[in-house]
Amino acid sequence: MRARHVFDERHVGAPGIAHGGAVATVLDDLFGFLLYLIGEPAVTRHLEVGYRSPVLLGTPYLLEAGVQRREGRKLFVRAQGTDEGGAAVVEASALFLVVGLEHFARGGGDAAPVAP
Ligand SMILES: CCCCCCCC(=O)SCCNC(=O)CCNC(=O)[C@H](O)C(C)(C)COP(=O)(O)OP(=O)(O)OC[C@H]1O[C@@H](n2cnc3c(N)ncnc32)[C@H](O)[C@@H]1OP(=O)(O)O
Repeated sequence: MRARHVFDERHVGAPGIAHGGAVATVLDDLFGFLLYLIGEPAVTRHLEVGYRSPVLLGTPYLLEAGVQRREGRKLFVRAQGTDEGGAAVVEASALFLVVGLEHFARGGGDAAPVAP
């Protein structure tokens, strides 16, 4: 899956640079959307982010994510963010666990995820 993302002042860490937590949030959400697209309700069990270069505000980045492998209910996913010159600035890997819809009911909301 591919997405284009631009961080802005809401995500600032050091001046002009995105906060690492904001970058991790976007990558985690990218994985969530990937698994939504392939129709697997799954949640993050483990997330690792490698910050290679500062992620700049107001700069478009290409984000690419895919499923690396599956072991039963465990989905191992990977993602990379590159700048317009093709240089990798951030990478992430994560373990998602497929869960039943009852998992989401624990939050007390009524917005259970819907398969695409
Ligand atoms: C569909 C829309 C969803 C969008 C989601 C977007 C992303 C999110 O924000 S999700 C929110 C954040 N995540 C959460 O809230 C999840 C909280 N955690 C949980 O609810 C539970 O830990 C849950 C359901 C994931 C798993 O619980 P549980 O079933 O007890 O499994 P648990 O024992 O913790 O581990 C599962 C397996 O992962 C393995 N594992 C854990 N960490 C690692 C790791 N780093 N590397 C490899 N394997 C690992 C364990 O060894 C275990 O393996 P096995 O089943 O073979 O013994």
